[in-house]
Amino acid sequence: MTNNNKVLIEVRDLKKYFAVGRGLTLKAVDGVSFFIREGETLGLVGESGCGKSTVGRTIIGLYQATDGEVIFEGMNVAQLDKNERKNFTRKAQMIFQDPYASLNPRMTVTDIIGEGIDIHGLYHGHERQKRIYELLELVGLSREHASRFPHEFSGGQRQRIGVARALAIEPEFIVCDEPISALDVSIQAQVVNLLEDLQSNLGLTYLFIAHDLSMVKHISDRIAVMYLGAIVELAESHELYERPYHPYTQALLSAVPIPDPEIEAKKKRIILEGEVPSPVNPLPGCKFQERCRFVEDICKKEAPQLKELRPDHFVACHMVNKVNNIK
Ligand SMILES: Nc1ncnc2c1ncn2[C@@H]1O[C@H](COP(=O)(O)OP(=O)(O)OP(=O)(O)O)[C@@H](O)[C@H]1O
Repeated sequence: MTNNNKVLIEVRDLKKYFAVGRGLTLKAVDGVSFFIREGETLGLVGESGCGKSTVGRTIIGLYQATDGEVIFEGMNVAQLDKNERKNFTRKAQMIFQDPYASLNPRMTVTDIIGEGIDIHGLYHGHERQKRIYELLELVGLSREHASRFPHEFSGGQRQRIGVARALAIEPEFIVCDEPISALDVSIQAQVVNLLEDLQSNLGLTYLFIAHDLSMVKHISDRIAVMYLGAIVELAESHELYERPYHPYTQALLSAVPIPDPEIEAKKKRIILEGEVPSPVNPLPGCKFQERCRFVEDICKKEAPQLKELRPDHFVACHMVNKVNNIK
């Protein structure tokens, strides 16, 4: 959570297309814009395949953007010189979804955490080992774990190693790419709590990616809902839960279980038919049209832009008034 208004990272009309053979183009990210303030968590939510990971990977430079800009601490990342780029790769890190696949099974915990320290020449010899012990303790593990291999740990512990690896090079910004979805429900809250504690102690800024809204509610200050390569709604977390305007957000929210069984039983669930369509040659107009109950001609012709419906609450839907009975 943040009281700071300074923007750390801004993404402007970001596009990432992949050539997928036979002259076809897959538009994984197709014009995404947002900013994240220092110390803030922006949740990025949407069904599998809507482009969330591609956004995360492109903004930290694992993929080269097809178009658009990433501005970090006021500087356009595409225009950084060699030294500035190295500095950026240290400041912007990623925690991956699968703690089983993302750790090299042949490396000890010390080697895994030490890799980034060595690349960036941050600590050497005794200081390096001391730093690794400190990092293990910071993420709730202990120095006895340093000489072990990934297979000796549970899923939750492996994710803690992934967090320590990201923290090793003292980042300011971390893309958390579904960091809890591969974990048991009982472990998920522990990892979220750890990420929150680290954020408040170290002043970190997060882009927190998840595929359903129940996971991001607690941790996010604001939430962006993504569908087929584009953001359809963006608002403060509590505002989005109280007043979802886009029919897609409404459907996602209706699927979030409510702890009270009486309220849960009365809740109207909006069933989304089908899956996210292929991002190869999407239809012109609104990307949500194939699954929307409110489609009219304009939705098939023009792509809706994000508009501010209430203060800091943005929605991209031509039919937003009809959907919400707004006169
Ligand atoms: N390297 C790649 N080459 C070609 N297509 C890709 C590549 N990476 C992702 N895609 C495609 O881009 C689209 C968006 O994928 P992405 O992984 O970003 O979605 P996601 O929302 O993160 O999904 P998930 O929750 O399943 O990780 C998908 O259609 C995917 O198949």
